[in-house]
Amino acid sequence: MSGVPVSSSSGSAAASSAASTPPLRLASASPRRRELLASIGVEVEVSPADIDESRGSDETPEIFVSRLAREKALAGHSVSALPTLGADTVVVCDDEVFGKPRDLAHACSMWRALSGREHRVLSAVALIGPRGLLECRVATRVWLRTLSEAEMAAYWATGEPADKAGGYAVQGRAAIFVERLEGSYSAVVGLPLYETAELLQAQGIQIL
Ligand SMILES: Cc1cn([C@H]2C[C@H](O)[C@@H](COP(=O)(O)OP(=O)(O)OP(=O)(O)O)O2)c(=O)[nH]c1=O
Repeated sequence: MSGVPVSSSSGSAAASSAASTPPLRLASASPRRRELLASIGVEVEVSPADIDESRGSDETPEIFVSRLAREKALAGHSVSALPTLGADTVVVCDDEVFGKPRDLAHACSMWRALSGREHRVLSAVALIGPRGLLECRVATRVWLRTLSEAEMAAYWATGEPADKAGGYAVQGRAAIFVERLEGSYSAVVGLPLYETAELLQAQGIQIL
């Protein structure tokens, strides 16, 4: 796992939070990210950022996931003075990047690739606040057991895979497929809480 904060001096961000307003804008439609932040006591104003999530031909998975997190934060921040957090999560297997499955066939092709072996989940966070843009990225190793074709069809039918990177949710029914995980569980669910807390505190947002 790595979670190296990177600061840049955009200097364009100014923020303050009155006691009655949330301390943070979450530029994300992901209910998981909101719930994860709530679990550490961070209240958010949700404002999904609509950005193009396609990958450039020369982008490594790491550069790609960090760029998306940054673009989401920048899109959300442009309409708010609140500190704004964007995040992105992708599944990476043999340098192939898996986002959300389009349909059953797409999901099955991902699961066949991931089945019975190790892959990585990359989660990037970008936080714009009084101290400019702060970023981190976390890589977590995940081992999925071999899935049968019948299990794939049954899992798809639950509806759970459709909005998850790699087509699985470690926090849901796919827990029965995850043999082990090395790194950050919360990062796999969509937001690395330890590293995010460090970014929030670096922006002067008190958590405890
Ligand atoms: C691997 C994995 C991913 N996921 C989720 C986390 C993310 O919500 C989603 C990856 O898609 P993202 O594009 O990172 O996020 P999103 O579309 O849900 O929300 P937004 O872009 O508005 O911020 O997959 C799980 O919930 N559990 C898992 O085990």
